[in-house]
Amino acid sequence: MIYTVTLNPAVDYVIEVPHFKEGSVNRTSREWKYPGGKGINVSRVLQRMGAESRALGFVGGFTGGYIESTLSKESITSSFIQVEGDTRINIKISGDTESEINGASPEISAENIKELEDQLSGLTSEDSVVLAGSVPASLPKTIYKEMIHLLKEKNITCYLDTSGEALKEALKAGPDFVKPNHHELAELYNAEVETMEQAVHYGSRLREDFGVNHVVISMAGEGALYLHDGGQLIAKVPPRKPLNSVGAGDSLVAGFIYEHQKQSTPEDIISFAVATGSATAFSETFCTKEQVEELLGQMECTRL
Ligand SMILES: Nc1ncnc2c1ncn2[C@@H]1O[C@H](COP(=O)(O)OP(=O)(O)O)[C@@H](O)[C@H]1O
Ligand SMILES: O=P(O)(O)OC[C@H]1O[C@](O)(COP(=O)(O)O)[C@@H](O)[C@@H]1O
Repeated sequence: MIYTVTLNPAVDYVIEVPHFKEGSVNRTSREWKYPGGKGINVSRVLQRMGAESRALGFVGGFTGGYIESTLSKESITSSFIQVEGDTRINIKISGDTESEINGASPEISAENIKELEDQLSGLTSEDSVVLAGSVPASLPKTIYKEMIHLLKEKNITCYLDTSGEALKEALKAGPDFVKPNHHELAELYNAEVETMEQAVHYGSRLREDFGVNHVVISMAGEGALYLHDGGQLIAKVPPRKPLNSVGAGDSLVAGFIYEHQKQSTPEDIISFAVATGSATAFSETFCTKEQVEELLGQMECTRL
């Protein structure tokens, strides 16, 4: 079974505000609300691909209730731990440019963490775990590192997607997969990563420095770079105007896991992953399997 862990879920409130003006009364022309947070998005996209997963993490209040009931309506199983405060609301403004305001997490208690550790300690080497998203302020930035150490002791495959200090720490535990976007990679090495050449350079350093088998550097409209034992691949789709790129990175992660678990070739894995990310970027909300399959036919995959 694939388990996704979202320590900091959110209700995503995505609003279209043409010509958004700071300091004025603005009105939305269209809006969407859906359950969010990186692991939850991975579970939702896996479900669209026809793959089962179980969503874990912390939820609370009316927003937490909305997330649980929406996942249940979508037939996604979850075992969330209830916390005292309300799950955050993240606002995504799509106007002439895209802006995001991500809320703060409710407090997570020591008992809450113990419950999650108990859930993870019941997993076996047949399972895999996706650790994704930011770490709530009340938890140590080393939490993913500690979880990966525990999971690796049992030979459980760990997929990681986080940023900043939590990423830096978690890498020390040697996850099997990591997907920074090029900004996150730049922050990790305190360097500029804007071109594919720079991504190859720092992505290769990441593999060597932390011994991660599967490194994907996502480059938004430029697709993604996949660095693995067998070589280096770049996959991208022909340029098109994105409609809403919220969740595109998480969709890429879901597409990667879906194809990786089928033990497909590296070319097929990264092509499917990028097609999934881009299909979400070209949709108003999240991609469907049909949209992914359509984009797969247009994919350009190059070996370096
Ligand atoms: N403008 C775009 N055009 C086509 N695909 C996109 C676009 N933006 C994002 N994507 C797809 O989503 C993936 C992840 O996007 P990216 O912005 O790099 O990550 P994140 O959402 O994590 O910041 C890209 O590798 C690509 O497949
Ligand atoms: O935990 P963080 O880093 O605040 O990110 C959470 C936000 O990112 C998302 O998971 C989307 O991430 P991506 O656009 O990178 O795929 C939203 O659903 C959520 O609001």
